[in-house]
Amino acid sequence: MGYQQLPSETMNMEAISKATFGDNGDANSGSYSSWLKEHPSALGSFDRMMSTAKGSKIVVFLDYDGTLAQIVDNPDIAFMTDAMRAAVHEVACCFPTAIISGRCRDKVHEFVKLNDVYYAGSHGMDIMTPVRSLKFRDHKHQTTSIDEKGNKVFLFQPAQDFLPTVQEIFRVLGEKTKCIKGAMVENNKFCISVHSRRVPEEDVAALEKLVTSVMEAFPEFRLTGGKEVMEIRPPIAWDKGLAVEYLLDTLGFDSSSDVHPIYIGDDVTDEDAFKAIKRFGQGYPIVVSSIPKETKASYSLRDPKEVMSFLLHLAQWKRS
Ligand SMILES: O=P(O)(O)OC[C@H]1O[C@H](O[C@H]2O[C@H](CO)[C@@H](O)[C@H](O)[C@H]2O)[C@H](O)[C@@H](O)[C@@H]1O
Repeated sequence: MGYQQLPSETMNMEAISKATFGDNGDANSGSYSSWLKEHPSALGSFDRMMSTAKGSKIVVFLDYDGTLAQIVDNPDIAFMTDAMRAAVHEVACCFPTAIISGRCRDKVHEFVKLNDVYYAGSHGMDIMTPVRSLKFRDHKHQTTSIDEKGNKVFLFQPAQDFLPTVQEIFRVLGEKTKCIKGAMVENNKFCISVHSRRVPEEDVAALEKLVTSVMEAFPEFRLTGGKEVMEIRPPIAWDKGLAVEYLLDTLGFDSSSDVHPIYIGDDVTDEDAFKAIKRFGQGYPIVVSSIPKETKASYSLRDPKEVMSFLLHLAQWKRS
C-alpha cells in the first residue's frame, strides 16, 4: 500500500476492546472494574486530583464528538445539549478552555455556539487564537484574520499547502462512494472523514477497499481510523497532541509555569493529546469510555453525561 496506514487506528475501537478484553467489556462487567483500577474515574478521584492542582493554573482541553456530544448515526445532527453547553460555558468562565476536534473548525463552533472558548478544527490543523505563538515560529502558517466579533485573531494552519489536494480528494471520494448505500464523506477542511456507521455491515469492507484504492493516487496522504470512520489526513507531522502544545505555548502556559492541563477525549486521535499531557509532566489525561480499552489516559469518565458532571464539579471547585 502506498499511503501511510496505521493498522491499529483503522480498527473499530469496539473491535479492539473486544479483542483485548473479551466480549464482556461493558460498564457493569468485571473487566471494566479491573480496567477502572488502571484508569480511575475522574469523578471518584476529583478531590485528589484537585488537591494536587490547587494553586496552579488549570487549562481545559475538550474533544467534541463522543465527549461533549453523544455518538449518533448521522454526524450532521451530533448536537450537544443545552445543559452541556452551559457546563462548558461555566468552565470557560473559570479556566482557559479549548475544543480540539477532527471536524472543521466552523462546524464545531456552529455546534458549540460559545465565544469564550478557543477552537481547533481538523484534528488541530486549524487553530484560532487571539495571540500569535512565540515558540512555534512558523510564520508561514500563522496568519491574521478577523473573528465574528470583529477582533483580530491569529490562525495557525500548518496543512495550508495541502488544502487544494484535500478538497480534490473530497470531491473524488464523494463521487466514488455514491455507489455504496449509507456511505458519507464529510469535508473537515484540512482532512476528510469517510463514515461507515450507516453502511450495511456486509458493505463496509467494500467501502474500505474503495477508499484505499482512491487513496493510491495520493500516496503521501495518511489514512487513519476512528469510531466507524476512515480519516484522510495530509502528510504533515501534526496531531491533537501538538495542537495542545501549540495552544499551551500560545496562551502563555509553558512547562516552566505551574500549569495542570486537563484533556478529555474519547477516540484514537485523542491518544496523541493524552501523550502530550504526559510529556508536559503534569496534568490530567482523561478518556471517555464505557468499555475497557487501550489508552494512554490516566483517568476515565464513562460518557458525555459524566463529562458534564466533571465540568460542573470543576467550575464549582474553582468558585468555592
Ligand atoms: O475529534 P472529534 O471531535 O471527536 O471528531 C472525530 C470525528 O467525529 C465525528 O464522527 C464521529 O461522530 C459521529 C457523530 O456522533 C458518528 O456518526 C461517527 O461514526 C463518529 O466517527 C465527525 O463526524 C468526524 O468528522 C470527526 O473526525
